[in-house]
Amino acid sequence: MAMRTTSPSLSSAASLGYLLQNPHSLAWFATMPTSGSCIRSLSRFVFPSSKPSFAGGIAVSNLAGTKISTYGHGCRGVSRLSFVSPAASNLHFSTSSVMGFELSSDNQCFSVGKKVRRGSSRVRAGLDGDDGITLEEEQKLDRGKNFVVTTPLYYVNAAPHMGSAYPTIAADALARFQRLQGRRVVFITGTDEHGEKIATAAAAQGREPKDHCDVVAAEYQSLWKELGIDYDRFIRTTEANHEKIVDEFYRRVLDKGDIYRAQYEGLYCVNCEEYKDEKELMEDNCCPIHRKPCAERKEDNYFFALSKYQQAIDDLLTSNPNFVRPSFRLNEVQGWVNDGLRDFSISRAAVEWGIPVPTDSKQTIYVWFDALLGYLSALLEEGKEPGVDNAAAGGWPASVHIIGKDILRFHAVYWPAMLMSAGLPVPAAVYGHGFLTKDGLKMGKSLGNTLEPKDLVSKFGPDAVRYYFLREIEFGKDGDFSEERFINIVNASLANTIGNLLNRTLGLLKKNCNATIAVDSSTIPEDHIVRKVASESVKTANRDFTELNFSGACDALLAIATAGNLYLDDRAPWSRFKAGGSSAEEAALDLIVVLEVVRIVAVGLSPVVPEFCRRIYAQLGFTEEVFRAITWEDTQWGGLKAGQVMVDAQPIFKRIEVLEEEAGNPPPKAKGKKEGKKSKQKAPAAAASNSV
Ligand SMILES: Nc1ncnc2c1ncn2[C@@H]1O[C@H](COP(=O)(O)OP(=O)(O)OP(=O)(O)O)[C@@H](O)[C@H]1O
Repeated sequence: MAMRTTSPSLSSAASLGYLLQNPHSLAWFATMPTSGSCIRSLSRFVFPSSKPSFAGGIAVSNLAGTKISTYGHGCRGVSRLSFVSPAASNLHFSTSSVMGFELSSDNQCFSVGKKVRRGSSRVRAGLDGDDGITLEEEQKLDRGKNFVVTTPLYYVNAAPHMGSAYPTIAADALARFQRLQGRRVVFITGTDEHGEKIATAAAAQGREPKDHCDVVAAEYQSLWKELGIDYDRFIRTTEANHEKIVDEFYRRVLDKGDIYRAQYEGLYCVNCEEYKDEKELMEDNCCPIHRKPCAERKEDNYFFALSKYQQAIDDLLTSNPNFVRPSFRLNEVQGWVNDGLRDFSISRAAVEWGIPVPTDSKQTIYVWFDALLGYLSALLEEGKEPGVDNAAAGGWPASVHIIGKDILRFHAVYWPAMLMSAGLPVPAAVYGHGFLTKDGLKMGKSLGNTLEPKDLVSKFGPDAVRYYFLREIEFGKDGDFSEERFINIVNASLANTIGNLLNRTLGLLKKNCNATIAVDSSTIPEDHIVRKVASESVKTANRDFTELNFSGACDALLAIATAGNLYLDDRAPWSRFKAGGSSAEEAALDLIVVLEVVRIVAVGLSPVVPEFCRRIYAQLGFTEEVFRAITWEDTQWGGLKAGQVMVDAQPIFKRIEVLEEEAGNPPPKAKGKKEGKKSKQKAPAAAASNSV
């Protein structure tokens, strides 16, 4: 690797560009000061992605504008970079053809290096986004590529709750969005089934551990079905293939010299299945997450030499600031790393319910050294011999692990080190989302303060649940559930802003235009106010979905529907129809504008509320097949064609009516909470606008 100097002031928010073409290697970056102010600018080049080789690179100029350094050429497999500037004379690259640069906001330092996505053939360059390729162009280049997204593998100590559903809904929305982008998505979820906590839970139910796991895993699968979770793989860590992969992985790490035996003494939280540092505990050695005292334990265990990976993990976080997301969680992870990484025990002597240590049948493998590998085993294609490499060939590395912030350390520190030890690439990103809380505490199985997703789904339907949690709680931050807010949000967005807009427009179309579109919606001029809003908002939604900002994406799409409502009210087509002649023709065009708006919203929101959007498409006169074949391209204006006949307006979302205490059914409630107002769903009046 090239020489590396570090600069304390590099800003990840600063200009960014990278040129890349390398299917195999991992990312690294070199950062250096610009030697005072000698660097004035970095110029950059954009290369067509279709070329098997590329030429060009970076030009660095000094304050007088004189070019002082250039990077010259590259071709498949071989490339070379030499800086000749005084600032960078110690840098010499001779690696395969991926490199990039990043300039700090104060221009005091820059980084060069390579950023790699496995299998990537993208070529990208840019500074301040001015001549870099756009997100849309980048997505076009990525079409057909693998996108592997995972949820946590849920611990089957108890049935799923709303907290377990939350990241799964988010992962499903992301998977659906990436499918719309044309990526080959592998969406992995599943259950983590070994360990002391499971054995205890099974015993408490009077069941054998495996029987207990079967029951709870089935509950997860059934809930995912109810929530419309369209996963590709459901991995259970008690599957024989997984156990073989864990065994082989362990031996690889052992062969690397990264496993040794030693005594460990410390404070253990059974609910976290983790030894804790005293400084992170609350009074009476209570775990801050589970609020239960940790127990003193002393064990003779096998250890993973995490400390050997101190520098590598540090480099990973420095070179790839997007590895941990959202960005504010990176500091937390860097804090742990800066405190010094300590080896951790990866076996248990006293736990029978686990995968045996390959070299010592008296010990079982620690749940985390087992469960994390579930992401890999899930990729093993049917009929393939179970093994680490065969599993990895199914699409490793993951594009993003979606996990709760409680398990960030395992995913952002332990897991990459384990993978490096076993000679495998690290995932592209780890996204640590926030907690659903109840009275400020994390809702969880161990605390028993959970909210029942099945109750919510059976009462309000999957779309309302999916929409509320993705739209209302900023992904990455904590959020409390409020039933009142739930009802207000889904009514306002799904029933009113979108549902009612479609309903009243279809009513007008039926009454005045024989339920038929007169001309292609593409004939609406590009500078039409509503068309412009749609075009801009779709771009925002695209960016937000890509960044897992589901709330932002929902808002952007809702803004299109709001523009449609305002336009309809402003234009009052019902009056124009009455006037007849050219006014009536204009009114017919107005309806096309609004229906096109609803169609675009349906495509864009389909990752979040797929059933709701399917119903919209059906009402717009499209077949089920057409809806199933939509892509993100269909968010572009122009999908409605002349002659298309709409079906009769039906409510696409039943407004939730809030009733007084004595009426209706009890609402789903957080356990231990007194019931508040009662609510039930009621079909809305057919068309809400009295002007129709
Ligand atoms: N209250 C919550 N809010 C958001 N996500 C949650 C919540 N509870 C669990 N999760 C998700 O589930 C993952 C952990 O799954 P696990 O099966 O350990 O659930 P748990 O309910 O947290 O269990 P326990 O209470 O026993 O710790 C978390 O990392 C997170 O992604």
